[in-house]
Amino acid sequence: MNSTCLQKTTRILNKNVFKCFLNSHIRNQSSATNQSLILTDVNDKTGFATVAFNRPPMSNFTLELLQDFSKSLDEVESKNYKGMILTSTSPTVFSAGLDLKELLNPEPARLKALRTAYIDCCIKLYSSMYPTVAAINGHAIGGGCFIAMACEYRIMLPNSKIGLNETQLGIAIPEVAVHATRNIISSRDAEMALTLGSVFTTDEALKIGLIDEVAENKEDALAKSEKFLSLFKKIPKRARGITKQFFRKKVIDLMTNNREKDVEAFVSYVMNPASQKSFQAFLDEAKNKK
Ligand SMILES: CC/C=C\C/C=C\C/C=C\C/C=C/C(=O)SCCNC(=O)CCNC(=O)[C@H](O)C(C)(C)COP(=O)(O)OP(=O)(O)OC[C@H]1O[C@@H](n2cnc3c(N)ncnc32)[C@H](O)[C@@H]1OP(=O)(O)O
Repeated sequence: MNSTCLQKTTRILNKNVFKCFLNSHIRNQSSATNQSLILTDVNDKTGFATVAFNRPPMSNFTLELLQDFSKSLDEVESKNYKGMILTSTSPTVFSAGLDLKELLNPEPARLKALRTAYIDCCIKLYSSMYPTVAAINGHAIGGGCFIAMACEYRIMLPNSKIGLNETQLGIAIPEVAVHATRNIISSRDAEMALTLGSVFTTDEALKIGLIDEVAENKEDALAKSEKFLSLFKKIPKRARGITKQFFRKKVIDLMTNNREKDVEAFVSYVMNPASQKSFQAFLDEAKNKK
């Protein structure tokens, strides 16, 4: 086989592997985790990129995943793709947020790097010039919920849970998250949700406007996502992007200008003995459930 033919075959194989993951036919999870932590597939016809967290079963964020995600977001912007659908390859989870094992007895330098990488991703996503939609193919908790909130539109599967549960874990929500939440749901609902650390069912999230649509299954979520992105097909990219950024300016500025303060505050909440106890309690409880 000559090298061009080999490259083409490899591309087709990679594409098929990706489709297989997207359809959630993951039979061998250990082989799935050997793949890249982020999978990107581009539809040549529409120009839309589908970016998927590939860390089953919980799609929870490690430093390495966030660093790879940050690079993928750069790629979507620099390659001028027409829009991005964000999802995961896990069968029932969009993302369970930060990996609690990263937060338990952490090495401070790595914890700082984790938070910095997370903020980078949020800034890139929140301010992207291309349109974004989250195809929330299952639970979206904590940092996973906020990443979905940074997209412009949210489509979620039934019987799933979504919410910013940080206060339950002893982590104060940063001011920026208050404004970002108020950009989506009412101020009243936002205050209740963030102070309680509420986690909503799909139906409850739809009712308060935290998500925009419910899809029957993942395929339907991806189809609905394409439909949303297609709305902008004829709108000039620059005009659209700048207008979007005006609506999001306060949040973008807070994220950008408060980066160091935010990292310090986050490290101090995470290192707090009460928070450490709550991370351990969650992990123990999940183990004891079995
Ligand atoms: C400037 C900054 C900008 C914005 C900031 C704005 C907002 C704040 C944003 C970031 C801060 C982020 C903080 C976090 O993300 S903290 C983590 C939040 N996540 C959680 O509290 C855990 C969430 N998980 C769950 O609720 C459930 O697991 C879930 C509903 C996803 C699934 O439930 P299910 O019953 O199906 O599974 P479980 O039995 O609960 O779990 C199975 C298995 O998975 C492990 N697990 C689950 N989640 C995590 C996690 N996040 N990290 C590590 N491990 C996790 C669980 O322990 C079980 O493991 P095992 O017992 O070994 O099988």
